[in-house]
Amino acid sequence: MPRSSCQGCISERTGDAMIEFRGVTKTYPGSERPAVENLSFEVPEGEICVLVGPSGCGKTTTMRMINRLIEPTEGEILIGGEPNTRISGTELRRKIGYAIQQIGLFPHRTIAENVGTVPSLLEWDRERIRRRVDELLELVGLDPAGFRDRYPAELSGGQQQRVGVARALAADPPIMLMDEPFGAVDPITRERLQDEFLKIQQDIKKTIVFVTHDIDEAIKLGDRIAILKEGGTLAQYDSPENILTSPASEFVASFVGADRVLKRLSLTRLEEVELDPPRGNGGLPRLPEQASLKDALSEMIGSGAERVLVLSGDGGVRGSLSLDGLRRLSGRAG
Ligand SMILES: Nc1ncnc2c1ncn2[C@@H]1O[C@H](COP(=O)(O)OP(=O)(O)OP(=O)(O)O)[C@@H](O)[C@H]1O
Repeated sequence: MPRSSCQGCISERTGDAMIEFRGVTKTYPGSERPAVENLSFEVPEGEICVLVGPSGCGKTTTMRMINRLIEPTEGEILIGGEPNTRISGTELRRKIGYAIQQIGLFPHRTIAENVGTVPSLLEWDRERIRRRVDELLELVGLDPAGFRDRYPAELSGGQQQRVGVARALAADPPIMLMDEPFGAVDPITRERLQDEFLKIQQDIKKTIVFVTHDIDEAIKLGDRIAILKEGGTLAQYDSPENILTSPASEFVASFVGADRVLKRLSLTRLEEVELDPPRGNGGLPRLPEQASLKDALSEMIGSGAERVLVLSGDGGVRGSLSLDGLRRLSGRAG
């Protein structure tokens, strides 16, 4: 494909792998050991790939090579089937949304100006930018009328994170890179931001590479998880289910943690399992079918009941699940 037409190829492509690492190694100048070594993996279009691993294992380096903030020493990265070196780093970064933990909002610009940064660089007209900014603020749960003219310092940490995500989405890039975007907020806000993020992703279906230290966050958000180990090599690249049920090595098993049966339970919803017929009396705890097996276990432990009733969307009782049934399911999961 000629160089000039590659700009469009990023957004027009509807193939399988949106991002592909081919034998990528990065050795920083003056370092003896590579920060990232011989990485090869593919991120399919529309999926969330989470990079996770201990501190210093090369997560940020890996992510920043995608938008050429860092250049590999060896190997190549394809985007939409084309090497990412086909267009300039600046051009590439305009097409790839980037949200980081430090948020990086411009302190002396309003929220609207911050969110509109890339559209105004792309010289969209003012009305189009205004509409887009309002749409994005709504998308991330901030009332445009209340927030567009405020300054970053007037927002809470969680609100600033949302603005960071809105800004990364502004030019509707097909790819988003997110480096611990929810890292700097308290656990409750973090969980809410994760839930909102998953809901937004259902609509926008971006190809997302997401960096985190937190394996629970990786399991919750990832369609696929790349577990890196020290020296920047790939320990496992797989679905959360497979990482929990079949860790490829001792390193992965210990990184995922001894409580991986519980984590597996949190991935399975009651509506996905075979239930017993409704049993017992009306005093049993009731859970909606969207609740997870882990929720059911917590409910049993909290109430002392060995069975819960599962409600369907219309509030009727769909069936029941016993502690023994749950044990059998978790045995299968473990
Ligand atoms: N600009 C740089 N020059 C030299 N070495 C670097 C540079 N940036 C990172 N490194 C080294 O490369 C390795 C990987 O760093 P990187 O930031 O990619 O890891 P990380 O997994 O994102 O870490 P953390 O989870 O602590 O943020 C580390 O050993 C780090 O010290």
